[in-house]
Amino acid sequence: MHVGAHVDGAIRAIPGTSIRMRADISTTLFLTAPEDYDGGELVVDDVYGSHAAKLAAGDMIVYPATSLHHVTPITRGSRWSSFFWTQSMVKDDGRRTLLYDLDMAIIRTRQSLPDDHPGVLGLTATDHNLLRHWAEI
Ligand SMILES: O=C(O)CCC(=O)C(=O)O
Ligand SMILES: [Fe+2]
Repeated sequence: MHVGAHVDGAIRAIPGTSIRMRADISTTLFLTAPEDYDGGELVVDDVYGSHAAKLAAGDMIVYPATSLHHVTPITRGSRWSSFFWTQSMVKDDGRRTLLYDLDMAIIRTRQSLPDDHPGVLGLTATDHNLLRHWAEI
């Protein structure tokens, strides 16, 4: 068994409901110990190249649903996994990355400057105002 290269469908129906969602983020939760099967690596292509994941049972990988990905053939044993999708309030991968980087910079800055420092206030205001522009709720 293998899963050929694909990008996950953009719109998904939630079974048993009339709700549809946009898939922004893909997740694979590995359920089988890696030593119990051969092959079965999840290979995700992103802007930094191709990354293969074969994680311990109970670990999961989260990656942009826009990524091309595949699962290599399983040549021994069986591989169980749970995969699911998440809709983000910020649908664009690049914008999510900018917000994450800004949040991390704010956390680092607040370790050495007080919350009422004009620099911290400005960064925090910009963080919220970018989110206000980009979030869809
Ligand atoms: O099993 C996996 O790791 C991923 C499966 C997958 O890509 C899919 O079902 O869309
Ligand atoms: Fe997929």
